[in-house]
Amino acid sequence: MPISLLTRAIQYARASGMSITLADQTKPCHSQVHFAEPASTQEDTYERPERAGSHATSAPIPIPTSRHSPPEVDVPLDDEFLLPRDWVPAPARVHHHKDNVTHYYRAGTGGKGWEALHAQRIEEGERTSRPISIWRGPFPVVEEIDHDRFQVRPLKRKNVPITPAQVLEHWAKEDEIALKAMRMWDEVGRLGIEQANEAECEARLWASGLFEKDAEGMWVRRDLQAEERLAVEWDEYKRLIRVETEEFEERLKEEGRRAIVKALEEEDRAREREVKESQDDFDVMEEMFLEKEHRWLTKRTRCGKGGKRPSKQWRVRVYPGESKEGVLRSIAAYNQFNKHNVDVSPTIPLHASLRRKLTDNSNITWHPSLSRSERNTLRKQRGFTIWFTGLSASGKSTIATALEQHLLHLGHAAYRLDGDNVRFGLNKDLGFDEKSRNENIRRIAEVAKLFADSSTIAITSFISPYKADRQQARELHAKQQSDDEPLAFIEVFVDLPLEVAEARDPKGLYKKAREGKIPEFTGISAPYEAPENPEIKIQSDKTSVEDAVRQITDYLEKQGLLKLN
Ligand SMILES: Nc1ncnc2c1ncn2[C@@H]1O[C@H](COP(=O)(O)OS(=O)(=O)O)[C@@H](OP(=O)(O)O)[C@H]1O
Ligand SMILES: Nc1ncnc2c1ncn2[C@@H]1O[C@H](COP(=O)(O)OP(=O)(O)O)[C@@H](O)[C@H]1O
Repeated sequence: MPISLLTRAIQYARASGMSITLADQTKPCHSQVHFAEPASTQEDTYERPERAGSHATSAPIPIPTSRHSPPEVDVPLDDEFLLPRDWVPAPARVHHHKDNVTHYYRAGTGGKGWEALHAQRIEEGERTSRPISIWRGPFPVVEEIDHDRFQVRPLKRKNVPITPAQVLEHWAKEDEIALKAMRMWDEVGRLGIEQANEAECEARLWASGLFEKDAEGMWVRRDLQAEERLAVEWDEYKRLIRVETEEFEERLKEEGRRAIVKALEEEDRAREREVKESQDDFDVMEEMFLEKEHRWLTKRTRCGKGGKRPSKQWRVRVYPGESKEGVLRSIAAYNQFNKHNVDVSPTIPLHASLRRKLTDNSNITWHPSLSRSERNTLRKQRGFTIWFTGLSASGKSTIATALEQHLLHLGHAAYRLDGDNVRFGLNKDLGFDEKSRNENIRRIAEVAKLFADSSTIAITSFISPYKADRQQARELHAKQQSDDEPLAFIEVFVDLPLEVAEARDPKGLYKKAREGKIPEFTGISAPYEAPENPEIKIQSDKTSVEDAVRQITDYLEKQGLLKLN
């Protein structure tokens, strides 16, 4: 610290009646100055814990009432002075490079997580390396904050003289940034954890200023008694629905069916026109149910065609205390920002049973369920599964892709399941340990069976290294329900010596596995149990892709699988 400043600080402190302890450390930049209020003005004090490596005094230190508390001495505004650490905790500043917004969010919301991590980082830093600088005032390091990215980098200490006016100005500015950063952290953190649309909805509720979170983290309208208001409103909605239904039945008696159908159709057409004009115009609140901590309010518009089903439904999260208007307003804002996020799946309409009674003149007849052979006949093809197995790089995907194309060209519905559409989607939660692979294959077998059951040729190309898993898949296909014929399951073993697969190594995975970079790699550090009696065996080092496809289609034809009986 420049001596001139130190002198000024000491002069200033003495003039203000403070006692001063100066702790010299090995490096000049570690000098620390601790200010203590005169005993008479001290109200709230605590024993400062000794920091490792610090020669600092353990004399009581005044606790500021808030982080903004100005020094309780009369300082002329243009006077230079140095800020004791306790007045400037500057929590936004210790942002460890490992921390990210999700960590902050997990540790608590509303800036709490961020404060907690901050405290932890200071504690860790002081324990493991050196005392955190007491001269970490905000002012000298303002350039260290990346305002746009809300990133606060570790501080570089720089001792500069500052005036109280500058400090106050800076605090105000910093507060704004910190608040913005906190909001961003919360929002982005939540985005990473919950569904984006929920985060957006919450963010908007929050930004509207009309809502706040209660002690349990629920959104409540500021001016409403949450549960009470909701219950009253809900009773009112229910009453309205009841009245409407009664009125409807009354009309039914009086006017007769045909007249009402006509009226309803007219009403629907009008509604449709209306809805087209304003997507946010809701008709009746239909149902509400409790789901964990929040409620889903389902609304629908009577915008279906011809008095049949309504075509749209809106489902929104409703928090206790929101009035109908509040909900509608949020939805309007929500729609405006994020139209595609609105759930538009159809549900049972309000007068579903009545409407059905009135409109059941269609010629659709329901059958409890189609049998497999009926489905095959209607789709003009038999469904079954072709199950490829083999080492990585043995050629499963290459041959399966060619086979799928060939079958499609021949006019058969075929669909390939492979890592691209399964391991990145349905099974993205699974790894490569034995249990995960078992589960991977179990799920794939179930999906393949569904495809086959829909009269499609399901083609799977997975290593499927365990015999038991493949056997389970086979049995699943053989399982019969009612009179359905079992689904054919054709196991295709793409056989290739490990050395050849390793030499091919199209993705460089074998090399990595040998270097120990990929654990439990099939053939290297995890087993591959070759099938003993596969329906088809292809030696892919001796068979071209075309011949492999031919070999498989010949088999299918011979078995009569490509045509119906
Ligand atoms: N440890 C380990 N062992 C084997 N394979 C690994 C591993 N880690 C990643 N990969 C890549 O994942 C592909 C194999 O996934 P599968 O779903 O077919 O595996 S399994 O059937 O569950 O065993 C496999 O793709 P293919 O080469 O197409 O078979 C590899 O690219
Ligand atoms: N006869 C063959 N059959 C299949 N693939 C072959 C053949 N000859 C060479 N290859 C090559 O071997 C590699 C096999 O990779 P891939 O089909 O992804 O295998 P897998 O899906 O079993 O991991 C590809 O690069 C492919 O071009």
